[in-house]
This record gives sequence, C-alpha cells and structure tokens, in this order.
Amino acid sequence: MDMQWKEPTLLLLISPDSVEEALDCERAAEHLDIVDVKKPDEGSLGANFPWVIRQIRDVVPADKPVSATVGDVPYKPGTVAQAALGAAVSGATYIKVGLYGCTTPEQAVDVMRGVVRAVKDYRPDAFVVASGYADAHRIGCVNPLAVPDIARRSGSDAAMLDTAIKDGTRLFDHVPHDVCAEFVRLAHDAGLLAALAGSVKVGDLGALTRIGTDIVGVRGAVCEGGDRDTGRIQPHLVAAFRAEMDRHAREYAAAVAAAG
Ligand SMILES: O=C[C@H](O)COP(=O)(O)O
Repeated sequence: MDMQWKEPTLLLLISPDSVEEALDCERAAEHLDIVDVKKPDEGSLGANFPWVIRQIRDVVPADKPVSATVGDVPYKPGTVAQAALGAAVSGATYIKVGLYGCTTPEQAVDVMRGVVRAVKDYRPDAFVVASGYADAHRIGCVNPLAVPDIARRSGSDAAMLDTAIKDGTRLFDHVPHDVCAEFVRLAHDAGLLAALAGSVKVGDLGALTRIGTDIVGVRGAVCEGGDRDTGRIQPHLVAAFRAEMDRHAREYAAAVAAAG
C-alpha cells in the first residue's frame, strides 16, 4: 500500500435528507466540513428537491459548503447537465453525480463534461464531483479505478466512490484497502481530490487517513442506531466521528514524524 506522507486534511461530508436533519448538522457544524443534500429513498446518490437544497442552504452556516447529489444518473448527458445546473441554481456549490447508468468511461466522460460546463458556466467556483460505485460489479457501471481519469478528462474537481446498494456491505468489502489507496493515488496524480464513502464506520478511519483520502462521506454512521433509512442524524454522533478523525490524523502525523 502506498503510504507516502502528505499532511492529513480529511474533510467530513455529512448527508442530511431534509431541512430537519440539516438543522441537526447545523448543531454539529463545528465538527463537519460539508453538508451534502440527498434523498436516500431515491437511491444511493438520490437527488432532493430544489426547494429543499435552497432551504438547507439557508439554515447551514454560510462558511459551510452545501453539496447536492444529482442522482444515480442514466447515460443521458443533456438531462443530467440540466439537473446539475438545477442543483447549482438552488444554492449547492458541490455538485455530486453518481455515474450509475454509464457502462464505459467514454459515456461517463460525456455525462461529466456536460455537468462541468452547465455548472461552471453558471458558477465558475463550483466544485464538481464525479462519483462511481465501489460495488460497480453488482450494477454493471464503470470500474472504480476508471473514475479518477473520467473526472480528469471531464474537468471535474474530485473523484469519488460510494456504494450503490445499501444492504450493509461497505466500501472496503468491495474495494480493498490497497485498491482504495490506488484510487486516491490516481486522483492525486490527476490533480483531483479523492472522496470515499459507502457505509463507512469509525473503524475505517485509520485506513482512510493513511491512504490520504481527502473527503469522507457519511450518513449511516452518524444516524441514530446506525440506520441511514430510519435513523435521524445525531449531532453527538457527528462530534464523536470527528473526534476519531482528529485522533487518527494526530496519530498518523506522529508516526510519520517518528519514522523520520
Ligand atoms: O456521501 C455519502 C453518503 O451519504 C454515505 O452514506 P452511508 O454512510 O450511509 O453509506
């Protein structure tokens, strides 16, 4: 596994599904970095309504970026570009697209090029995230390790992996640590941030830190009972998750310093 030293700056992205949950995020605002609007009952990267994105932008502190998922999208570049613009107009500055219906890198690049143009013509400082799926083999979409190059070729800002099927299996069940490390390396070599998600738990934070992940996306682990569907986001769980992230960052920095 590539353990090259880099300053650990893991950002925490939390995905509320409603204004009520965004208020729970607001109560834990000091512990998180990005509020990611999502509609989990429409899929892993299910898109929420424009008015929900707008209401959440209004309740989240101005210094916290609001992200919005555009959906587990089909290979329909025009449709997806228009939806992505809708998310940006509604106040999101991080636009996440799940390349669910793209079976080849070329299709995925087509979709993401449209998204990048639609979003950045409207808001040049917006941040576009191309997301593949760790369990791509279960749904027939592009391979996880193809995502960094898709993001680079399309002018996106970050490459991400999440899980498509939320059945209790997790990121590392589908993409082992060394392959996730390769994903991060490929993203960094392309000048992109690397974001990882997929039923991530506190116990995964050590590995995510060591491989140099830039953004960790979480919902279930900070919901009541660990249940992303029926549980609601709990501010104390966000705080505890962040404390563990910080502990791992400190320990990793100390280990690297000790190794000279
Ligand atoms: O973007 C991150 C996702 O919301 C992750 O959700 P999850 O932790 O429940 O898999």
